[in-house]
Amino acid sequence: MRSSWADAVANAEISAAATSASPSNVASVAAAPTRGGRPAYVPPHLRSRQPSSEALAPTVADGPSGARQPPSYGAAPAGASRWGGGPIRDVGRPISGGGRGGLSGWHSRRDRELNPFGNEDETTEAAFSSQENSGINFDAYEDIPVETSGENVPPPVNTFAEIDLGNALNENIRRCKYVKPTPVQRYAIPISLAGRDLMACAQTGSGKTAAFCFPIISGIMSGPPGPRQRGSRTSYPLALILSPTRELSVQIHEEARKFAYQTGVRVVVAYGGAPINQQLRELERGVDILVATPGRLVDMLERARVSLQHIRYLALDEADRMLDMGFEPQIRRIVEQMDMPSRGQRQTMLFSATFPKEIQAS
Ligand SMILES: Nc1ncnc2c1ncn2[C@@H]1O[C@H](COP(=O)(O)OP(=O)(O)OP(=O)(O)O)[C@@H](O)[C@H]1O
Repeated sequence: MRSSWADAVANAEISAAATSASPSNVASVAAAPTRGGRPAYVPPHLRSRQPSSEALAPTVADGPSGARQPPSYGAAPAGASRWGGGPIRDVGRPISGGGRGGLSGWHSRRDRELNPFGNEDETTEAAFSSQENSGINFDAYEDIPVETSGENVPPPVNTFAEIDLGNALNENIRRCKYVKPTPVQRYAIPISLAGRDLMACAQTGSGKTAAFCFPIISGIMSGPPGPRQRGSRTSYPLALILSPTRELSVQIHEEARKFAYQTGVRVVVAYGGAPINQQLRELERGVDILVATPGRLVDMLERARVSLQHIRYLALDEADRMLDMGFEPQIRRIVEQMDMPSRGQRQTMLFSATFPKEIQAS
């Protein structure tokens, strides 16, 4: 029997968890607003901008009653909270390795690292202090409904301080001026840090990038070093983040570089529609986290310029969009037919703004 699309990414783990989740496992706080209809798509390059028209005004009517409305903040489907309390499905099992004890296993890189926060001439602190986060009022989102399902789901956290992400990452969170985790981060980060597979549904702009980047960066820092690439033209990333478009990949790369700043974790991006050579050169300089669009990655895999055999973390952002855009064959190829470690050997995180049947039913 042909396996479902999401089986390709989570290798039947999701299926098992979804069907074994008894009602008592479901911590249902409120209805999932994204389930019924598909929210309007917001082009990635517009996502972190202030909305410029009424049509793009945020709709947080489903937010906490009496809560302050957030400052303008991107688009949301009518009647649905941008913070989309969609289900977060903890679908996994612990994976081997990836212990969370200190950073001793991680080698520091000597390459000079550009300050991803901005002006290189400013001191780091000055550059950071001129950074603005998205201006989101997180107090308004305290009670955003979130559902979880799965067995022994790790409890959510209320603050970043409750999570052991390591000093360097904590420092970058401070530099990003993230005061507290968004709802999807509160639930998803502890689940991923526990080594569990995860399927999460949350609206665009809800902070999903950090929700998958923090556990990945933290896990890479606390895990054993990756293989040395010296002399080889093949790159061996430890984490792969797949996203549907060039714009979203660039956006994830920019965010991930901030989160990984001065951690020694190197993030590289590869996308189609641009010359491949520059991207290959970046890969040759070393890569821990590869952010890629599916088509360009397949190209690189076929040229043997990237190997997935050391992948420990696989994250799929906007899984529903990738499905819509017809990337299923490429994703199947990447996950099933190349040298990607099988389930149990890697951790899978699937993020989606909507929860289409193809993904739910898997
Ligand atoms: N905990 C937080 N505190 C403050 N700002 C945050 C926090 N988490 C994320 N942000 C900011 O919120 C904005 C939206 O986050 P992000 O782009 O990660 O959303 P997303 O859900 O990943 O969207 P997409 O669907 O594009 O992947 C970004 O500007 C990000 O820096």
